[in-house]
Amino acid sequence: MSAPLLSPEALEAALRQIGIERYHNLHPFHRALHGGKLNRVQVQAWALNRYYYQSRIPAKDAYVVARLPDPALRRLWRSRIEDHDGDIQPEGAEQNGGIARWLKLTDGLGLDRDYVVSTAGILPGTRHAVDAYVNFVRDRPILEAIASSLTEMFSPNIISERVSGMLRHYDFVTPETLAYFTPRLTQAPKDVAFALDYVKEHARTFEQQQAVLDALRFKCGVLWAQLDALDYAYVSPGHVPPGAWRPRA
Ligand SMILES: O=C(O)c1cc(C(=O)O)c2c(n1)C(=O)C(=O)c1cc(C(=O)O)[nH]c1-2
Repeated sequence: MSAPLLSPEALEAALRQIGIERYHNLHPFHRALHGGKLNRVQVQAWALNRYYYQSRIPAKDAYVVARLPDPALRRLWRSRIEDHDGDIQPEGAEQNGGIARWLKLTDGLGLDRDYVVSTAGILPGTRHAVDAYVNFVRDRPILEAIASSLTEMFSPNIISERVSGMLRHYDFVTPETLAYFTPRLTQAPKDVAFALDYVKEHARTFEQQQAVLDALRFKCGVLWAQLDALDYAYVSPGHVPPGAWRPRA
């Protein structure tokens, strides 16, 4: 027997429940990061690997834009690319997007910028998880591609917790190096407002609703897998894969 069609409100509640059960705020690596339990090397490893996620988000969003059927929808989604890639700046002026702000974090942690941008030292688990997200958005129906962004419903809470926890616990972290996160507190709700409305309006059949819920579960897995990889390599048991970043002795 198949379950009944959900009302838009019940669909939203089911999506939120997935966040309660599966979002990466629950992962032990994040708990340790925010609770001051990591050393500087482990925080560096997190920032280095997460750069890959940051750097691929605009490509992921470009696939969404390419697949949206009308200019009004594309205009709305396009702002996400600008949030991360920044605007065109006059010669010599500082870049202003999320990727540039993430590089301030890796600079502040003492990582070499060219090395970070090369992504040569990231973990295979990071690369596979992030690439799986980009490919999912490229290949799956647009409804599922949009639904997979809805982890952002849960990110303002974790970002507030992360920023206050890291500033409290780590003397090598400053408000300037964590500046990446401040605009996310307003950008994420803006992004979610549109994506959630879209999903509630377009998931009209039982199968579509289940696909939307599965897309969000998939994305929670993408985030979770990145932290599993970090935990295994840099916390316990500490097996750094061949070719991945190791701190200088
Ligand atoms: O710091 C975080 O925990 C966190 C989580 C997420 C998320 O839930 O996917 C995003 C971000 N940050 C973020 O900064 C960001 O730009 C972003 C874009 C997206 C997306 O799927 O389009 N998620 C996230």
